[in-house]
Amino acid sequence: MAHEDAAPAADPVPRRPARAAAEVLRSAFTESRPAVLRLLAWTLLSALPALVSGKAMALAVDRGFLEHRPGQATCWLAVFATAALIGAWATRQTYPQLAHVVEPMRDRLVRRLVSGLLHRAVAARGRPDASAATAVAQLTRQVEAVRDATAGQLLIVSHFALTAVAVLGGTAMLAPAATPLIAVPLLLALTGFAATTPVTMRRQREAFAADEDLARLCADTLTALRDIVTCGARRPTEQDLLAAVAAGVRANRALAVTAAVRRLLVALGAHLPLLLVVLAAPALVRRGLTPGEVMGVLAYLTGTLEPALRLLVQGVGSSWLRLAVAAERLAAASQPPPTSVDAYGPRTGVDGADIMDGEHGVDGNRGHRPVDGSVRLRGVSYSYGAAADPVFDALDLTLHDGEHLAVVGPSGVGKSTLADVLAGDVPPDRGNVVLGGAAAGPLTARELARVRVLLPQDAYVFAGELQENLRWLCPRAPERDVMSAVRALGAGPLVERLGGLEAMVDPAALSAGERQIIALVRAHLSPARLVILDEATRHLDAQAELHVEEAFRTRRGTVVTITHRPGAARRADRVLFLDGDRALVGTHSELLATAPGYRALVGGHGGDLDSTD
Ligand SMILES: Nc1ncnc2c1ncn2[C@@H]1O[C@H](COP(=O)(O)OP(=O)(O)OP(=O)(O)O)[C@@H](O)[C@H]1O
Repeated sequence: MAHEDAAPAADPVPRRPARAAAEVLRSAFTESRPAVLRLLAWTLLSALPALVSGKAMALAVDRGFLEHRPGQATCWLAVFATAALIGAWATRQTYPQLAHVVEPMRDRLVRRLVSGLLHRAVAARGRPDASAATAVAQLTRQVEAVRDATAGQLLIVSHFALTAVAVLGGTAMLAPAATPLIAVPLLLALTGFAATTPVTMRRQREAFAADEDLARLCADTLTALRDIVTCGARRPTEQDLLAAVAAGVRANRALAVTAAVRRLLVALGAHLPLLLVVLAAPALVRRGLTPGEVMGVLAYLTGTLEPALRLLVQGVGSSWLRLAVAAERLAAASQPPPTSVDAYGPRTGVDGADIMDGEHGVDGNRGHRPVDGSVRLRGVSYSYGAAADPVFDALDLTLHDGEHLAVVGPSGVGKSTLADVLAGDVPPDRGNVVLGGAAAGPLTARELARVRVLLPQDAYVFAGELQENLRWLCPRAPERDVMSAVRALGAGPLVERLGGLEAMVDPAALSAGERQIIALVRAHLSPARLVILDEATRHLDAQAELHVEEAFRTRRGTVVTITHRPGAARRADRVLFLDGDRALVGTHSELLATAPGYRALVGGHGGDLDSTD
């Protein structure tokens, strides 16, 4: 294979990779400008040996070796060695600066990527699923590739540019007459290298595509081998395969030709100046150049320019397409969906802290602000797709501020979907959702966050201080409020075990129940008057669950508890029973008396449901 560049062949090949890669580099330069400037400064110093090498060599030869003064020669060589040491130290300093350029770039890319994927998930009205998580994991690997390739490109290109300037500048000072002998071939080689880049990338893409086509055809042929033999289609199949192989050979041969031309150009840029200087040496000496100065120019060429040029070609060749391919894919994945299909319209404040800050002004649902924790659903229907059966249809529900509703029903009946609709996160296909007297539709994310809090079964706890986690929905809550919520939820022992409110929390070190407790304290502290608990106490024991129920019962506002535990249903003011065909609302006793499905669901506990389970 003649692949000059080494991108993974299994990946589909992007159409505008160069533009995407240029965009990544541009953002790295513009958004980390101070670090870029420091990087350039250190790279400049690292080019010192390149600048000094020729001159030191010239002086060592002319004033040392040719005058039989080895001490003098050694001194000049020592000057060069010192410059080399300084250059090596400066090169070492470039790496931290490089990290300051590429690491923030990586973070920005990951943020854009995750935000793009989340926006897509929201626009598709689906809840994040495992495939989204896999996509994030795969694309995060692409981000790592972009970071590494960007770092490589920055180092190689800046090192080469400064080395070339140092060599040309050094030669101009040492032997002005020799400068055109170096500058002209070098310039021609670089121009030719740049000019052949688009065609190389095109041929590289064609070679990738041909490889992919061949691999696909081979896989299809193997899968359908029995049918091919049975139908007597061996000959045409063989011809198809041979045609695909021939196309691959053609594409790779074309790429090899381009690669050979580019290598020739590089060889010319690196070796032609050497040849020209050697051939012109007698004439240069006749025009007054000393032998040491000729040696100095040769030192510039062999010791500095040629290795830098080789590094440039290898580095640019091996990582540019990889950067381009990965950058193009990331650009596509980071795009928000072209048009929002969210019937609720655009939501602002995706960032949690921003949404939750109670001091922000209200900027949506003009004139109608939610005033309490009441809920009104009228004729609400929702299905996961045009052809899918509705999860619920024409649902009516009224909850007064301060009421406690339990939602029960068999697994998969739609309880969590209802929670999403109730929370205003998912717009219904038909009907109205009114929260605290205001239509949920026009509420911004920030306004919604002040109206309701929805706790799912898997509680979200982030690495950070415990108090940051607890105050997430109410950043300005005074410590006494935080502690009173902690006590109300029975979270005192947990807070103590973790080392107090300032302790750092490692989510992985917490049990699922402990994470739920932290999320419940957070919900308790939030300003929202409507709390929706979607199996949010599932990992707690019966005693802890009672504690939680009591804490939310005494808190101002409405509570909707989605639960599989009949005990929780019995203790609620009313129960919404979803059984697939219909939704029934009533007290626990009413439903026991009138709904056989409800009786069957809680049947294991008979009519006496004193237990929590
Ligand atoms: N993102 C989705 N895309 C398509 N269908 C979905 C999606 N999420 C849920 N469903 C389907 O919608 C129906 C209701 O799911 P939902 O999770 O709301 O039920 P549930 O009553 O909460 O179930 P459980 O008690 O097991 O949590 C189920 O048939 C489920 O398969």
